[in-house]
Amino acid sequence: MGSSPDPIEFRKPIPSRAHLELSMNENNKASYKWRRVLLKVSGEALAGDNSQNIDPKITMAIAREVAAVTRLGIEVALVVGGGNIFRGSSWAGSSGLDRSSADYIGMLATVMNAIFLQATMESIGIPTRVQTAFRMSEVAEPYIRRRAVRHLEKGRVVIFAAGTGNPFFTTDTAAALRCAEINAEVVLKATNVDGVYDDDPKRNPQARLHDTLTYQDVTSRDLSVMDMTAITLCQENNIPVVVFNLNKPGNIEKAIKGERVGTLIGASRNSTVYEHENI
Ligand SMILES: Nc1ncnc2c1ncn2[C@@H]1O[C@H](COP(=O)(O)OP(=O)(O)O)[C@@H](O)[C@H]1O
Ligand SMILES: O=c1ccn([C@@H]2O[C@H](COP(=O)(O)OP(=O)(O)O)[C@@H](O)[C@H]2O)c(=O)[nH]1
Repeated sequence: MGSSPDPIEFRKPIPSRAHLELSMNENNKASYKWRRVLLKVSGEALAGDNSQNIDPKITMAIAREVAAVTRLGIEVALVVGGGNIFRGSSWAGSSGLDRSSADYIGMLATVMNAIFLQATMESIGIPTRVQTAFRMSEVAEPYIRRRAVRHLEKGRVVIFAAGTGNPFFTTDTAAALRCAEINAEVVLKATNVDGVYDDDPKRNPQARLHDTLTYQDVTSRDLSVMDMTAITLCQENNIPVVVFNLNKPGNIEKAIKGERVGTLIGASRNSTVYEHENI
């Protein structure tokens, strides 16, 4: 896997949520926009400069920012993609590989990313559980909704892997689905661009970044934010989506705290979704 990654700096374990709550009295209770978030990390975002499938500097940067917000009592669940390793749609049809088989390989790719992220998070003291959409109980828990919620309530990070467990879907759809199932309040889609533009910023330097969009804008103008199934699931369940650039230091923390970053889809910046206080 290329040059060995920088030695991972070990830091003292994160204080448990219980210790944290003991140390926060009523009047200094922090108030953040979200109580429980679903952070979607795409596979290609994990590849960083693409010199190898996964860039340990990226996974460590994600782990550190997630650690900072779990300390505040915000519950963080992740869905991780697999496009840095294998994307079913690009392989289907080649050398006799049918789409379903290609998709299962893609889902297994997401499990590899999840185990890497779990190891990185636990190396800096963040208690983390991986739950897979189909059983691989030697390496992860099966997805059990109530167990996932209990892990979050205990201050653990939960990483959902293997997408929805079904071919012909994407991890963006898995992110919308898991967000609805665990009653998280928002899907935070971490990508390699600053948000949603009115044109492809790589092709058109004049492309303009949208601050907010409605679901209708995304579906009617076919803006490539997430696949139609995913954005429709968010729309039907009134789940806001924030699309932001995870490569900018501090953006993950900002997004999870509900601060202004990237493009917000489906709720105005000052809607009740953005105003209600953390518990
Ligand atoms: N149904 C399951 N299948 C496979 N592994 C599991 C299952 N439930 C828990 N585990 C694993 O067993 C270990 C202990 O579970 P844990 O979540 O710490 O239990 P508790 O919530 O009681 O502390 C963890 O590594 C967890 O991932
Ligand atoms: O519910 C799912 C989620 C993912 N995949 C497969 O897993 C691959 C990797 O997921 P995705 O492309 O969503 O990852 P990302 O684009 O976020 O890196 C996809 O291309 C699909 O082939 C799937 O079949 N069903």
